[in-house]
Amino acid sequence: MQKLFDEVNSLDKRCYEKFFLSEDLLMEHAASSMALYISENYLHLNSILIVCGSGNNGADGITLARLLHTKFNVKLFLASSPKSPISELQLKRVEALGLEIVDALSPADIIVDCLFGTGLNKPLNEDSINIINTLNSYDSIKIACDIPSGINNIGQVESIAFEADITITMGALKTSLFTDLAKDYVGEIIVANLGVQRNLYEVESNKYLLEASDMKLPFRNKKNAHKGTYGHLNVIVGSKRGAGIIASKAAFGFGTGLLSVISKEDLDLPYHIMQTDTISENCTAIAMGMGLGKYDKEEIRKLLNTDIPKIIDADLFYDELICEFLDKEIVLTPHPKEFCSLLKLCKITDIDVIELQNNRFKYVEEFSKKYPKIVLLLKGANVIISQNEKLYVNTFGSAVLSKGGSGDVLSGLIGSLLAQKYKPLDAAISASLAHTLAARKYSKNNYSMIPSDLVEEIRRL
Ligand SMILES: NC(=O)C1=CN([C@@H]2O[C@H](COP(=O)(O)OP(=O)(O)OC[C@H]3O[C@@H](n4cnc5c(N)ncnc54)[C@H](O)[C@@H]3O)[C@@H](O)[C@H]2O)[C@@H](O)CC1
Ligand SMILES: Nc1ncnc2c1ncn2[C@@H]1O[C@H](COP(=O)(O)OP(=O)(O)O)[C@@H](O)[C@H]1O
Ligand SMILES: [K+]
Repeated sequence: MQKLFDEVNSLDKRCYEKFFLSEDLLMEHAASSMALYISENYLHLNSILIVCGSGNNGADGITLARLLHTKFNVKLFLASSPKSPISELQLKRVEALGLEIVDALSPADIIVDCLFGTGLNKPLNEDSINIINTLNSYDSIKIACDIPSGINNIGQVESIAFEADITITMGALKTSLFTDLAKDYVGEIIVANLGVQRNLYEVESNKYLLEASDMKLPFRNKKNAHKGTYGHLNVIVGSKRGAGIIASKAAFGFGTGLLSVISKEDLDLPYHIMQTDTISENCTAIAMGMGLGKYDKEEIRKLLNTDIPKIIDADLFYDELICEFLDKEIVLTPHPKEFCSLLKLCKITDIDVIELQNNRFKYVEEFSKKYPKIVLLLKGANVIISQNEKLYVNTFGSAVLSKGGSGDVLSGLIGSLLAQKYKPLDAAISASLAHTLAARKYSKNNYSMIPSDLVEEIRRL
């Protein structure tokens, strides 16, 4: 996993003090890293349009123009004149070299967006919106310097943002690049070296970006084993029974040794899935909430009261009953609407989904602070998993998962790993990665996947 930072100004300052590097040197390294990436990947192309704002993001762009002008036909566009001393100095340097500064935007093979970086602190004005709209309309390779202009430092997009194919971000990964709202704009994210190794530039962080290598699949490493070695998951199937059945099929394919569904109705299940009406004696995990519909509150309370590891989803986020159990180490997997209900029930705040999506990290952090034992998995384009003020982001998901039943598959996967004795946080992380990485492997197209296809892909991981 890689560290995420809410802000990097303090890391830049630390570089000046600890490593005796100046702003000028850091900027030279920032621009050199971009120049190197562009030269290594696009030397076969000819023209580059670099669009610069008045701050240091713009200064990075002016520096880049100087570094690339011998290799490419560089068109430097200044959306506004430099305001900081370092950007004035960078402009003086390119003027001394006689570089052309163009006074209108025109298409180029590559566009580099250096309008605004981490300093964006107010809504874009009409001129900036027009520039970004024009750039977005060009059929070019689009590279954002540090962060696509229009995304603010908490990852919100108020009006519009530059639609990057690649974001070259300076020094370290910023949390703002990983909100759901930013996902359509950031493209591939690359970290530029600022002249000090990344591990020296970075400090401690309690936020992490998950990588594929963080997924721990439930491989069997014992030879002398039997079905009981790998746990017994109980899935509570409610009146909307499809949800529990989808979860059960996913869970069985993800390694639980035994699986029983608990249901009042007689279900037509595959023969390897057992059905019972009470919790199994050797049950090692419970998955509940998916498609629960109408239920007997006392029965559910009794189940919630057991010490068996649990994953809770869906309908239970609308019942205040859940608040009685938030001091336990259980996994909760709400989607945004369910999380809003949960936040209200546990008296943290009364907000709508738009407010939540605008501030996903903030509300996850508030919830985790109040309930440090809970493993919270907030679904979305980028999944956030949090426990005890540590937070992990999974960005591997895609709209291929935007289908009824995808979340039920995830509940089954988490239940399966809990049954196999994974710690709740590890179960949530590995199951979420398996869910999203398997969805990426579905190769037909990005709209037709159904839950059973996803389960097939998970079984092939
Ligand atoms: N400080 C350092 O050591 C380094 C800084 N670097 C670059 O510096 C950037 C940050 O530079 P700045 O702090 O100068 O900020 P920006 O370059 O992001 O620019 C913000 C400037 O525009 C103004 N502004 C903000 N929102 C606006 C809006 N909506 N409309 C019009 N004007 C607006 C601000 O008042 C500020 O002057 C980073 O993103 C990165 O690209 C890199 O060169 C690496 C080293
Ligand atoms: N655009 C998307 N990008 C990434 N993941 C997505 C996207 N849309 C949905 N998902 C994932 O699909 C799942 C949907 O779950 P949920 O909303 O509970 O659906 P259901 O209850 O029908 O199963 C979640 O894991 C969510 O993160
Ligand atoms: K930018």
